[in-house]
Amino acid sequence: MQRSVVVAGGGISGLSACYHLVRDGGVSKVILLEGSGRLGGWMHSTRTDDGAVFEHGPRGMRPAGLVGKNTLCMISELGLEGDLLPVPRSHPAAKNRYLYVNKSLHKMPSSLGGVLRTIPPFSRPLFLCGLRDLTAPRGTKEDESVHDFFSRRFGKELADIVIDSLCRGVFAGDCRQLSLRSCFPFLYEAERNKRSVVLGMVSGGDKTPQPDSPLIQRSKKEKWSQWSLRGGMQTLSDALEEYIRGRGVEIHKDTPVEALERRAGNGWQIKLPGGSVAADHMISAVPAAVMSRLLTPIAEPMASTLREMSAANVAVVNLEYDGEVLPVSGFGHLIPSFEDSAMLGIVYDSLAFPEHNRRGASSTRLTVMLGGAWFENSLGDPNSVSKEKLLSLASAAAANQLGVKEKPCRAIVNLNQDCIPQYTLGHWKRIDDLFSYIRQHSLPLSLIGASYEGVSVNDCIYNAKKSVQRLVGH
Ligand SMILES: Cc1cc2nc3c(=O)[nH]c(=O)nc-3n(C[C@H](O)[C@H](O)[C@H](O)COP(=O)(O)OP(=O)(O)OC[C@H]3O[C@@H](n4cnc5c(N)ncnc54)[C@H](O)[C@@H]3O)c2cc1C
Ligand SMILES: C=Cc1c2[nH]c(c1C)Cc1[nH]c(c(CCC(=O)O)c1C)Cc1[nH]c(c(C)c1CCC(=O)O)Cc1[nH]c(c(C)c1C=C)C2
Repeated sequence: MQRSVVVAGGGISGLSACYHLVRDGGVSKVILLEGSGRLGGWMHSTRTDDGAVFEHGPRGMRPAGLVGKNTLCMISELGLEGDLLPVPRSHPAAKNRYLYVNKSLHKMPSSLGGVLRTIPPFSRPLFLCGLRDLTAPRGTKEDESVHDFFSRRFGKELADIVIDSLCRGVFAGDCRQLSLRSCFPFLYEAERNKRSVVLGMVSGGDKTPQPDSPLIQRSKKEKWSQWSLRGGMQTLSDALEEYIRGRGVEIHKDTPVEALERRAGNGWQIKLPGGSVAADHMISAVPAAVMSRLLTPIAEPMASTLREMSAANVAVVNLEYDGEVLPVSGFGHLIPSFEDSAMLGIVYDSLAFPEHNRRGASSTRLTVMLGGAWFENSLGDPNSVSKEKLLSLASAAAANQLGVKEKPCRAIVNLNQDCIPQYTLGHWKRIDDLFSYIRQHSLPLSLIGASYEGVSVNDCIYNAKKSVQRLVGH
């Protein structure tokens, strides 16, 4: 049995690790060390006095697949079912996603008819891209960029427009730099095992045993495409905080881990501002860049691998307007990098989650996201760009791209520095090297968090659970 475990970092990954440590048993003491004054990390919702909710980080969760179902089990266990806000697949916010190309909005096809015809901004029917995939030879490289993979299998136009935008809308990243093998492992496997992505999809996805529960059954029956929570996604991190506090986890906020030392025998002496704490095992849920500093010089090969792992800055501008001002109905739109590299996309929050609108008079909430992998080149040094400039760019994007010319009645600007890890080419090898080093040197250390094996909240929760299970020997 592990006696004491320190979890460093109180984002959704660290909170989920604490949750499993106390729920599944096997340890005698759990200490959570969080560098900032609040738990939740990028999971951050502002709740205003008039009842509106603004998300500065994640805003929607997918219920499907192993990781999605796993989160739904956690929701039930935390007693949050009554707070769920599901969006069914038939809802416009699930069906309609747009691309802003050549200065106008184009709805992405969501039916067979849409892929059989030539629809702008494409120069030919999209089903032809699927035919190309069926006949293209299997790739032979250990890894390749997401753009190269899609150009090879589906054609350059699809890669330049759709895949470029998709990678901006999930990783805030450049598909020419991102690794196919790490960002879309199921596509990498589909090509390897079935020779074609289309055949891989048709022959069925994940064969791993899936969890089941009444809530999972409900999500299937009601055909949910995504969900959020009353009070925003932060309701989940708030509930986890309450749960772990109630079960004896020692929570220290404003307590950044400053340095690590190996203890004689085994375990760690963890240096904190004004003191230190001892632990038999440490679960690191801090970003890779932070961990690289902590492992210098005690595990230099790991530190140097971690230094190669980068993350993108994203400016998140929440805008609220009086009345219903949107010309279209849907989830939002993405902007490919060739159209405007600084502007990633706009989420139409009030359409997916009207429950998060203010009480009383009608309103529209939008979130404009800027920067990502293009931040420095298009917006400059993140430490000196002004909030006024970001607000003015975001308002101009809403005006020019959506025709929303009114002045927003409320705006919140956040510059999320290094918020989305970039799984660039060779990421899989870096992960392999890190985990091998830990094994070979029997380090009492687990690495979890968005930096490694999936950036979605569902991935973070699932990987934290797996890591705890490995630690306590379940
Ligand atoms: C704008 C944006 C939109 C997103 N949208 C979605 C979405 O719609 N759906 C989805 O599934 N995912 C989304 N994501 C991704 C997802 O929110 C994140 O990947 C996830 O929240 C990361 O959680 P984490 O706990 O691994 O890391 P973090 O949230 O980064 O937590 C790490 C914690 O470590 C703390 N820390 C740092 N240094 C130290 C130290 N030295 N000592 C102690 N603590 C330290 C930090 O303060 C932080 O609290 C989005 C992310 C962003 C930024
Ligand atoms: C414009 C920038 C961004 C938008 N959302 C994110 C960024 C960087 C971050 C993000 N969005 C999603 C995830 C989780 C991925 C997962 O595996 O679940 C993250 C980290 C969800 C998501 N958003 C879009 C897609 C295609 C996905 C994948 C899951 C799904 O299909 O639902 C598209 C999208 N994101 C943004 C907009 C404006 C947009 C499309 C219209 C904002």
